[in-house]
Amino acid sequence: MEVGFLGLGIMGKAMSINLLRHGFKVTVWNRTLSKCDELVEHGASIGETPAAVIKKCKYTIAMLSDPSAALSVIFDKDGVLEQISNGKGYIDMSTVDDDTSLKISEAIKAKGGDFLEAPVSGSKKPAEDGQLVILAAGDKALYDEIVPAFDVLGKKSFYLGEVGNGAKMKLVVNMIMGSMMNAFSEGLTLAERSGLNPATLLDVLDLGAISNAMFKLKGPTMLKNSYSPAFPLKHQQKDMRLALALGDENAVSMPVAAAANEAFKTARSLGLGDLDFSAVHETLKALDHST
Ligand SMILES: NC(=O)C1=CN([C@@H]2O[C@H](COP(=O)(O)OP(=O)(O)OC[C@H]3O[C@@H](n4cnc5c(N)ncnc54)[C@H](OP(=O)(O)O)[C@@H]3O)[C@@H](O)[C@H]2O)C=CC1
Ligand SMILES: O=CC(=O)O
Repeated sequence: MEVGFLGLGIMGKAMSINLLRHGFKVTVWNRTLSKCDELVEHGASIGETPAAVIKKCKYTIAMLSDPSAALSVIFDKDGVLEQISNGKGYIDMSTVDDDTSLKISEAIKAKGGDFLEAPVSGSKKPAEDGQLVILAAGDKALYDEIVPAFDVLGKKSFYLGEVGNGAKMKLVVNMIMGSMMNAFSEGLTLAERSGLNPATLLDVLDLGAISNAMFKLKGPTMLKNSYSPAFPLKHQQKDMRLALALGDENAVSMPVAAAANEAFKTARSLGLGDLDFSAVHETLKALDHST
């Protein structure tokens, strides 16, 4: 199967390498074109523009940072719309809001193409290992055709119906994740400042009802102040912002998520946006705690 791939950031690079490893022919494009070179070493071809990739491939996957990036590769010069046509499918796996996804869907369908949104849960390592959870919505026929690629990229795919449902599901999940990260960070700081060993807290948490993969993965690195980016903090803050907007639209009060968003915004203002989202832990440490 031949696929195009737009966006070779942390996730896109891991996902396209994974597809190549499993025998897919992949044509890649990235805004910073030099990032394609490493993929060529893995057997990929390069498309000079999003339009060139769409022209060459029946199916094209995108994994881009945010709504503005996702819209730009569609609507800008040399973008997807210039070549999308009947019989071609576009699968956007970026985390965006439902309005953005709907705009993309309408534009692609107006040109005769098929569209699927398919944001993912799971970070750099699950992307490398093909263990993502895929939250797809849109054209069911395209979903069925692209399942062989999803089977390589993920451990489970959900088909959630109409466009927007995948985006909304992803934002709900990441709103919970961002709130949990802040509670976890406060707990680690409280343990330390009140004279407990935070490493022992990790052991206690892991044996109880709130044991989870995120605490297990991030706890030890947070205790070492090590925040090498798997999921960049700026993207987690984008997801909190979009989830809070979804809460506004639906009149859902989300004070916990709003507080978590403030912490991520503070972290960004401290210059931590490109670090892992667990670097929100540093915002607590930055606060004066002298007594
Ligand atoms: N990292 C993670 O753990 C996870 C991330 N996600 C989501 O996946 C998406 C990608 O994340 P990730 O790979 O971590 O992000 P990165 O920041 O590593 O990569 C972002 C990608 O978007 C491209 N890009 C940014 N702005 C534009 C633009 N205006 N036009 C064209 N391309 C642009 C970048 O190109 P360039 O190289 O030129 O900057 C790069 O290829 C995000 O929506 C994120 O929320 C979802 C699940 C997990
Ligand atoms: O969006 C991030 C993730 O870990 O999932």
